[in-house]
Amino acid sequence: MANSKYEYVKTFEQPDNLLSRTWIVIRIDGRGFTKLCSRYGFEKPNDRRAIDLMNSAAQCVMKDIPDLLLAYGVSDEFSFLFHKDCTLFQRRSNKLVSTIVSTFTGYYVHLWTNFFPDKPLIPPLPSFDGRAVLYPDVTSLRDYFSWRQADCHINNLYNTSFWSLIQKAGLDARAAEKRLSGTVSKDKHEILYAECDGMNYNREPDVFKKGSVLYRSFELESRHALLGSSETSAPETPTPQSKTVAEKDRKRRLKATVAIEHIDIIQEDFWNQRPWILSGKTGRLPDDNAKEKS
Ligand SMILES: Nc1nc2c(ncn2[C@@H]2O[C@H](COP(=O)(O)OP(=O)(O)OP(=O)(O)O)[C@@H](O)[C@H]2O)c(=O)[nH]1
Ligand SMILES: [Mg+2]
Repeated sequence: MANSKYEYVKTFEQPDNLLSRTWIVIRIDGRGFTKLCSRYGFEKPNDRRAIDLMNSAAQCVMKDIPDLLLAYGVSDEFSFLFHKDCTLFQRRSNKLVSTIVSTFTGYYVHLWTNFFPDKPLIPPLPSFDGRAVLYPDVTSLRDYFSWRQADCHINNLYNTSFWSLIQKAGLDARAAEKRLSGTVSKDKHEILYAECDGMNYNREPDVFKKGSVLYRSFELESRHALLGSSETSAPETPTPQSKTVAEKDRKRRLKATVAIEHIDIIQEDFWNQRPWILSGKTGRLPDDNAKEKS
């Protein structure tokens, strides 16, 4: 078909492919959630229903987009990870970010009534912004997730202390803020114990203290030692895959259970015990390979 005289406007579109061989993190964040949380009366400082809703929406995103390796969420934000060799949408930034944001928002709204059956959603509806950030190596990528989890810990300790001073010690917001001003972590632990009915911060639920990490478990936790790798980095050269192998990999990813855990991702253990996350492998075992050949 002949081009129309208007076709030239396409040349105004700029390429936005993300740099190859770099890890892609897409972080989304709730827009105006301070207001939304008070409009729907979320419990302070943490509302378990709100957290479970965020986690369920993220789990659906992971299930819909098999290329995703991991997601980490806290408060009104979620970070989604793509492998450095991922070629989804030719790594076009706008397409990746808008797909994650809209898929997440769609599920968040869709699942709302499961978690807040007595609070129907009315406009303005929840919305999320998103950005893509690239990390050149596993060290900076791990530092990114450590940064988010350290932030979760710092904010949660502050918020727990602040709201406990109000709810348990009877201070008003100004007095609570003043009481906490200039305090370090150890002081907050002491304030909680001495001034807030003997609260022990360490006994607070991990979901509040550590946030939530989602990854494909491939039903392999008990067998992962068979993969024979404790490396946290991917091999330098990507292994070329035949179409059928790639398709099987995709199916395996789609079928895999997406686990939700509230554990430390700053230390080595999390990554060492789940080498398939950063290797991008689906955890195929030697006997599976044999089956494929026969
Ligand atoms: N009460 C309550 N508030 C929460 C909970 N989770 C997140 N929030 C609130 O959500 C807000 C998230 O922070 P921000 O993303 O910086 O604030 P925001 O209002 O969303 O602003 P923008 O992201 O800039 O649009 C904070 O005010 C949190 O207190 C929760 O479980 N309970
Ligand atoms: Mg926000």
